[in-house]
Amino acid sequence: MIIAIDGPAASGKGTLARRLAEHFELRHLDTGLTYRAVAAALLAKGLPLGDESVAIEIAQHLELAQMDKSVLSAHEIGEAASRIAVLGGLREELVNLQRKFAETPPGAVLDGRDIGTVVCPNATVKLFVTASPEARARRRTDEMISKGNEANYASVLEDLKRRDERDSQRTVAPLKQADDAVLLDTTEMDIEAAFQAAVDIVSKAA
Ligand SMILES: Nc1ncnc2c1ncn2[C@@H]1O[C@H](COP(=O)(O)OP(=O)(O)O)[C@@H](O)[C@H]1O
Ligand SMILES: Nc1ccn([C@@H]2O[C@H](COP(=O)(O)OP(=O)(O)O)[C@@H](O)[C@H]2O)c(=O)n1
Repeated sequence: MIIAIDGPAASGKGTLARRLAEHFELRHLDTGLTYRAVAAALLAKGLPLGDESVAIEIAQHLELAQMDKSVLSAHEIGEAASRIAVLGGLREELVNLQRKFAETPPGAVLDGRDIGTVVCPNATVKLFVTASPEARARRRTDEMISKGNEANYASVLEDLKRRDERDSQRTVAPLKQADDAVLLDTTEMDIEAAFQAAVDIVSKAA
C-alpha cells in the first residue's frame, strides 16, 4: 500500500503521515526533507541556490537515513528548499529516489507537494491536507516557539503565503490537488480529529 499526502506548508502533512505510517505499519518519507537537505548543503558550501549541476550532484549522494529533521526544519532552510524546488533536473533526481522508497515492499506513506500528481500517481490512496493560512501560521509559530526559537506570527504568515505562492505557481510539479485525491481541511480539527479522519479515508480506500 502506498499513501500519498500533499498539501501546503504547515498543514499537518508530516504529523499525519508519521501517524498513518505507524498505524498501518508502513515506512514513512517526508519528501520535503530531501529538498531541504540539498538546500542546506548548498547554503553550507556558500553556493548559489540556482547552481543546478551541484544541486544534482548533492542529490545523487543523498542518504535518506542521514537526514536530520531537527537541523533541516530551520525556517531559512525551508525558504531555500522552495527556491531550489523549481529546478527540473534536480526534481527528477529526487523523484527517482522517492519513488524507489515508495515502491519497496510493503509500501510507504510519503508526504510532500507532488506525491499524488508526480511521484506516486498510482498510490492506493491520496490525501490533500490543508488548513487556512492563519491556522497554519499559528501552528508553525507555536512549533518554533516550543523549540526555543524566536517567531513572529505576522512574519511567519507572510513567509508561508509567499512560499505557497511560489510552490503553486512553478511550472514543474506545482503544488496542486490530484484529481483523485480526497481533500482534508483541518482548520477546525485538532491533531487527533485530523488523524481519525485520515484513518477513515485510508480504510475506505484500501
Ligand atoms: N490539526 C492540527 N491542529 C493543530 N496543530 C497541528 C495539527 N496538525 C499539525 N499540527 C502542528 O502543526 C505543526 C506543523 O505540522 P507538520 O505536520 O509539521 O506540517 P507539515 O508537514 O505540513 O509542514 C506541528 O507543530 C504540528 O504538531
Ligand atoms: N514533494 C515536495 C516536497 C517539498 N517541496 C519543496 O520543499 C519545500 C519544503 O517542504 P517541506 O514539506 O519540508 O515544508 P513544510 O511544509 O514542512 O514547511 C516546499 O516549500 C517545496 O518548495 C517540493 O517541491 N516537493
